[in-house]
Amino acid sequence: MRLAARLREFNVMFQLHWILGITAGAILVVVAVTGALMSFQQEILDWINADITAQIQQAGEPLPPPAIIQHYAAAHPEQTISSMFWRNDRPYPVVVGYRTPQTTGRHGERIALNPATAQPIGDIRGETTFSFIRQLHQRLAAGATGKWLVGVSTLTLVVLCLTGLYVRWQRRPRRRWRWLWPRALGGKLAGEWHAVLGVWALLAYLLASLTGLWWSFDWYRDGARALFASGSRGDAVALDSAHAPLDLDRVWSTIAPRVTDAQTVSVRLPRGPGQPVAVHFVAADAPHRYANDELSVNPATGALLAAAPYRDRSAGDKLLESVYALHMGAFFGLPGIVFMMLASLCMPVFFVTGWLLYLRRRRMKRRVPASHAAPTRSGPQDGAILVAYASQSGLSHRIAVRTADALQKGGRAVRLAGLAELGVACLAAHDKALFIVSTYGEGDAPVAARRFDHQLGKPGAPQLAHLEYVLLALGDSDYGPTYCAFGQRLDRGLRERGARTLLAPIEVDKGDAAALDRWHAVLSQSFGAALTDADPGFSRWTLVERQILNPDGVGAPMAWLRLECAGAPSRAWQAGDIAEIRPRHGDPALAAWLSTHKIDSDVHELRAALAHKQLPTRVDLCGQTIRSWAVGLPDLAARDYSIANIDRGQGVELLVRLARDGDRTGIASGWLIEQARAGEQIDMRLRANPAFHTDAQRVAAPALFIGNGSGMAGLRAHLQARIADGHHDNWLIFGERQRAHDFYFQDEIRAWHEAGQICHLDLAFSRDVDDGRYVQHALAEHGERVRDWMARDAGVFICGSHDSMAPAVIATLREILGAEVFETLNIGQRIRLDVY
Ligand SMILES: Cc1cc2nc3c(=O)[nH]c(=O)nc-3n(C[C@H](O)[C@H](O)[C@H](O)COP(=O)(O)O)c2cc1C
Repeated sequence: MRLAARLREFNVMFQLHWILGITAGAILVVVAVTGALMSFQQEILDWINADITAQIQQAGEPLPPPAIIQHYAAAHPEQTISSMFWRNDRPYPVVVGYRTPQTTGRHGERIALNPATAQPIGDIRGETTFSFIRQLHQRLAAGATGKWLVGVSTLTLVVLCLTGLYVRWQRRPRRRWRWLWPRALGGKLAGEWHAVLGVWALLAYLLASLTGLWWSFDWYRDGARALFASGSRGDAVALDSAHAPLDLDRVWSTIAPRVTDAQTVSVRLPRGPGQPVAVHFVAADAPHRYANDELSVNPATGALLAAAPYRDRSAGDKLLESVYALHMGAFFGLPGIVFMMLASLCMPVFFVTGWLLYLRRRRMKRRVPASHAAPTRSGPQDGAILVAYASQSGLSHRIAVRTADALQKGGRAVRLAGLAELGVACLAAHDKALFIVSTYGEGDAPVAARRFDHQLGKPGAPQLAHLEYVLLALGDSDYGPTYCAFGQRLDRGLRERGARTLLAPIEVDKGDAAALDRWHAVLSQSFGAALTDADPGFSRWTLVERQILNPDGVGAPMAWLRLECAGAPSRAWQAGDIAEIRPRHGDPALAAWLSTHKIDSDVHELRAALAHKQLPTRVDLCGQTIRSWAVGLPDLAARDYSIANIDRGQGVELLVRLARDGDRTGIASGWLIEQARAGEQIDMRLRANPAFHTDAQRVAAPALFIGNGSGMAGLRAHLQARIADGHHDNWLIFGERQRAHDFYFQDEIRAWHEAGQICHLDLAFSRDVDDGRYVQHALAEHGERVRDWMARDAGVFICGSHDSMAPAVIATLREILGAEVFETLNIGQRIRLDVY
């Protein structure tokens, strides 16, 4: 159960990370960018005010500070001077703070004076801009609310750092340097940059946020003081003389020798009786530019009341004194400031890449119209008709999407949902439902619907007397006793719970067009919904290339085919999707059948009509002409093939194994491999297969690919997609008969492996004397790694033979992970199948 708990923990961390990121991100961008702009505020101001500096230099020696105050005070008797700031390390105006009777607020007014003349120096360019930038940084220029928002966002940044680090650790790259450098430049690498820059910026963000909170929340500041202050420094110094008048010359004679070499000096004059003169200065040899020494001076006598040099303070006091320096990075000198600034400038990159990742996940998730949100668990929902599907290879899903669209266009409120995300209890929320389900395995529900299947069969399942439904069951009568078994079980379960069916379930054998027509008729008669837009029909594709991949192998020939769309560009597809091909009889087979039944084989039109039809063993025209009889024959069922590549404008690639029954070859595979010539037109359409897509929530999670034979097709498409997207946590376990003949796409796969784009490659060749293993054996050898990968949020993709491979692989996974964890992962659709 430890693994299951870790998986839950991961989900919580991940969700927290992206939800906080996309909500607080915009504020963090403002705060970070304004912070970066302030990193070199002083240098920028000096630069744009170079003329003022020159003016100061030309004016000669600076006056002593008391003289400046006296000059200024004499000229402005209505003002009370409250503070003075000057620099010794470079030519710079003296900044005098003063108050008038009209002044409100804590800080009063400020004026810049020429230190040599004590005359006002005029406006310092850029000061107002920087003051606004500071306002934005501290409070979004929006008063107390802004300050609170900045504070909360700063707290959020701490959580983002910690959850980001956790997610990165769980999905840690195998190679160390990849923590710190992305795998490639450009391309769709939002996730890679997000993660790598995150590691670089992490310390800076933690430092900036943990110190930034100092200005956001009183409780934080008080807490820090309680934790770190030594208590040896009292701020207030009690004075004997309550009403002592200020004697600037005496005060200055105490201060002057101590601050002659100081970089900067700030003097605060008493605002009321009983207060000392407070002096803060940064000594010439101070460890950083905000390491202030402090003096407290009696305003009347000039006696030194207290001196607190920075270097003599306790570590805790130094820390508290250095909060600003840490916040700015100045604590670590110039490199610290530069690092902090660059990290802050990266914040928009996180925001943008974070959103891109979020939108990508959403886009991938949105396989269905927007109104198909997950149903809630209570109360009928605005009369919405539920269209519920369970699909393993995408056909039921496609019919469900079209059905939902048709109902919506007919003005009905619709909720489209997979049984995977519906609990039985959700049915209470609807009084009308359409179920479109297929059967898999040996009469099982498709993997994603197994929990629903199980729930419905349990004695405590809720009553559904309010529910009316129609059911479309997809299956294949070749499976004999388990034909449409799940559809029938679902129908029984619903009826047993009191639900009423509006008509007997419609069974669709191998995608039978006549049964689907009946479904369309039901939709239009019972629900007023016409399927106006035609089912994406077959398009004409051209067979461009074909190659037998295992010419001398012991197994049946495996062909690689490339087809290009002959007409308008076909719809886009994604890794995991399926190509449906409408097969035809090869010319020799058709000629043989025609001659057996003594039908005139020279009529081209007739041959064309018969080529796509199921040819009966007996010909009984029942009075029809041979042509109308031929047209009425059922079509050959379309064949499904996993698409073996991603869409790069080079057409669709497939792997087709030649099927053999004694000395007869399969109709479709025989035609595709042995008879169709390059340039031949082939009817094909592409079908989305969501059950074998990458989970939109976990595109960047590691992926384990397991398959055999032509299952390489589905795995290869996924590998291509992931590698193109910069996701290299790929583990491929592939099995066939002989390494020398059956290692399909060997060059490509080896190159990926050598480039680190597949980090683990395990091969199993059952007919090789030095091997003799199957994929499940290769899997079993790496139990520890499997557990580790699953804990790192990995997804498993299994593609290939349903009979010989999938059950054994599933049993091995169950053994490695434990039945309970396996079920959790299975229900969570972390294990995805494309088996046939
Ligand atoms: C591995 C495998 C097992 C299947 N098992 C059954 C079965 O037991 N009974 C049945 O009626 N159809 C079975 N089928 C056929 C599917 O139900 C049929 O192809 C259906 O159209 C698939 O619909 P879907 O694409 O929505 O999953 C099976 C198909 C495959 C590939």
